[in-house]
Amino acid sequence: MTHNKVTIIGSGPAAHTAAIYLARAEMQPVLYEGMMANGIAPGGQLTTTTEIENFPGFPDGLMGSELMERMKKQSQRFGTEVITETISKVDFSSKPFKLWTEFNEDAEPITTDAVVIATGASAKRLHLPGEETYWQQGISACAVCDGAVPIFRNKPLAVIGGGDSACEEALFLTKYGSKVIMLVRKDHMRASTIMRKRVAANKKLEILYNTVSVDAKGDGKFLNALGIKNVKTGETKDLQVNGLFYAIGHTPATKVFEEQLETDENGYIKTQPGTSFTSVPGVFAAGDVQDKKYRQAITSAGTGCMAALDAEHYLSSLEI
Ligand SMILES: Cc1cc2nc3c(=O)[nH]c(=O)nc-3n(C[C@H](O)[C@H](O)[C@H](O)COP(=O)(O)OP(=O)(O)OC[C@H]3O[C@@H](n4cnc5c(N)ncnc54)[C@H](O)[C@@H]3O)c2cc1C
Repeated sequence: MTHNKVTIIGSGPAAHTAAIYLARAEMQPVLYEGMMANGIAPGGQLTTTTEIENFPGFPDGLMGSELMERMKKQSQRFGTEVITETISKVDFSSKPFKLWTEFNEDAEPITTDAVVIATGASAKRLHLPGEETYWQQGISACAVCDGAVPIFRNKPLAVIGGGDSACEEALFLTKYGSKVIMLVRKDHMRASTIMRKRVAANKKLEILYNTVSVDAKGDGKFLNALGIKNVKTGETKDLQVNGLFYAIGHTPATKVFEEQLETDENGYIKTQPGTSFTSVPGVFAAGDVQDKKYRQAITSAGTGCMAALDAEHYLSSLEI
């Protein structure tokens, strides 16, 4: 039977930051990086993008996958064992905790004294025809991450979504685009009154209600139009935009933990404010899996550090 002192599940900035701290504290962490877990390669969401310009320490920017390779190297340098398998079943009801890897659910479990969950989240997308061609070439799911890049500067942009975060993203994008058009499927927005007022007051913003997008078009390299349809009249036309931002929510990778930990109404793991403590002592959560607000590499890394320090403290208290 394999027993780990502390097991980290995930492989994004939160997981690797936790690993660096735990390995340096001589806690011998074992990190399960997943094998296309939740549809994402080891390294997490940053492996699905191009250049990262807002991670401190890299004034010239660097590719998302390179940043993650560097983090992994740093975790391994201090002794983290990285295993390319997905954790598919857990039992946190008694100690030591039990974990199983994918395709080995009937085998002997791995046991562990503490767990850091950093399985992340994924942005919801519509997978329109043409989307794969223009993903990260005009199509994004993160205005804060990508809004400032040159291809969007002084160009018309579209945002899909009608909630508070869609309004926030659209307002943010007005700093860069010549105009921002929100596409809202219904005849009204779900967003709060205050956000609707802010949107209405911004002269660069336009809202198209009863409107869905049907396909993404471009010159083969960059997006330059969106096919849209009015769901009431059935009328279709092309909207000339150079950017499309999805703001239709995220899905946290928490299916495996559903029965074991408290989650909120959207499935995010609940942590005690200002800590990484979950509803089970000894199980800690970090990164996007417990954060539906900030969702950035640096905030994930920050909470990964918190989880490592909390786990280290917890493990030390077991030894007394
Ligand atoms: C297209 C795009 C561009 C972005 N650009 C920026 C940017 O420029 N700057 C910025 O700060 N942020 C950016 N972000 C946001 C940033 O990527 C995330 O906030 C950050 O990666 C979250 O880190 P995380 O550690 O929580 O986990 P994630 O990056 O979500 O990684 C989680 C990992 O855990 C693995 N996993 C899931 N379940 C399991 C399991 N059961 N067992 C084992 N492994 C599992 C997944 O496969 C995944 O690899 C971008 C996001 C996207 C999608």
